[in-house]
Amino acid sequence: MNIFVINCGSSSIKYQLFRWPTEQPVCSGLVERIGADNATITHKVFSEANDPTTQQLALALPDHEAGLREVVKLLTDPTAGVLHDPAEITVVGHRVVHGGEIFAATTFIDAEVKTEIRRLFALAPLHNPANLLGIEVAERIFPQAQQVAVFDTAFHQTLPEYAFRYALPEELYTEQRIRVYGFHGTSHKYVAEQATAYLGKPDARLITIHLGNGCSMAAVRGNKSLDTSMGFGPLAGLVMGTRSGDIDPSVVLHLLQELHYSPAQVSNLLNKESGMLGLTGFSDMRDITAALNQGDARAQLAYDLYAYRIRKYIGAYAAVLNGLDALVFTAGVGENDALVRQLSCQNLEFLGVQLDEAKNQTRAPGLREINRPESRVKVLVVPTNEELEIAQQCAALVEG
Ligand SMILES: Nc1ncnc2c1ncn2[C@@H]1O[C@H](COP(=O)(O)OP(=O)(O)O)[C@@H](O)[C@H]1O
Ligand SMILES: CC(=O)OP(=O)(O)O
Ligand SMILES: [Mg+2]
Repeated sequence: MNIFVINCGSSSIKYQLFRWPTEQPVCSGLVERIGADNATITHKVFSEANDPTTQQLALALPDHEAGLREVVKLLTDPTAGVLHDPAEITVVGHRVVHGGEIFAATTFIDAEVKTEIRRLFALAPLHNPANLLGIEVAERIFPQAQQVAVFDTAFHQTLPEYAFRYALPEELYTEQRIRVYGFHGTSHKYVAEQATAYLGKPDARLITIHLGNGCSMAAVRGNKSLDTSMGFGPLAGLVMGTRSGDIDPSVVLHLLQELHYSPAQVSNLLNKESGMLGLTGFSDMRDITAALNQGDARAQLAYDLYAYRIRKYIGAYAAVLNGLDALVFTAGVGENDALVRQLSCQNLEFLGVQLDEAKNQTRAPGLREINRPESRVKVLVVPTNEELEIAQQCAALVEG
């Protein structure tokens, strides 16, 4: 069986093809700047014997359908391709960010499921519209395949009610479903399971820290999510690339009532112009590191603010978990940025967290431990693999 996993963003498509049941990754790639005339496709083919080969294409891609059709050409190329026919793809697994309260598990996609995903657009405006678009394009390109949705929210459906409810009038929950949902669940689940297995402690108390463009943390015990920093939508909690994270709601009221922002302008401000971009002018952590290295004071403040927010949540979640076995850093920033990890672990000795500065600076593939030997709490870097986790969930569903 071939499982093709798609993570469709507003202007990008990440994809990976797996052979099943070996779980062998066959190829992966990234389509960027869809809609612009300088789009790129970076396509990587894996082989058991050799290093992966990478191909880069620069072309104009008017829309997601054009992008995915180019990817299919690469997959089925007579010489460098990995398939003879797109019909060899039997399952397409889609990352869908918001599943609301309806989807607590991986689901076959039908018209009703698509209607629900559309109903949730307003709650995840950066994500769900692109996710649905990816589904509709994939249905046209792979009409014979089973389309499956894996929801970011699903892993957090184990939150206790006192953690997922807001202190608002009850009918806003019972009638409008306003509550904490939580996101990046596929990643939190994957790295928590890796860390729990590594620790050899089935009931391990973990704080998983996913730092990508979007950032979130989860308090996890025995591979169950007990709390998480994102909320109703993927805007709450940590400071992110372009999103503010936690903010007093009275700021929103002030923007609307006193500064006469429209709701759309507030949404744009908090989702696309805030976070690290708002603080420094850059959303990509590598650009902020470069600015920091040139002595930029704004970059220094942004790093301090970003890490301070993480430390506050570590304190909160250690209390939620009544103790702590490991901190788990993951995703683009969490896996690569030693300074973020160092600042995030500062002044946590009272919790038993002792980072090893030298180990923190080293780079190595796979799960690694970066705490001092005497540290009561392990500090782990665990590379996430949302695509593999999605493929595993698709296989489990298809195989019943
Ligand atoms: N070597 C690195 N050092 C610091 N940050 C990095 C490095 N590589 C990637 N990143 C950061 O990771 C972030 C993207 O993470 P990723 O998990 O790919 O996010 P997403 O899946 O949300 O697109 C970017 O802010 C990028 O700067
Ligand atoms: C939910 C979310 O924030 O996802 P991403 O990090 O991919 O933007
Ligand atoms: Mg991501």
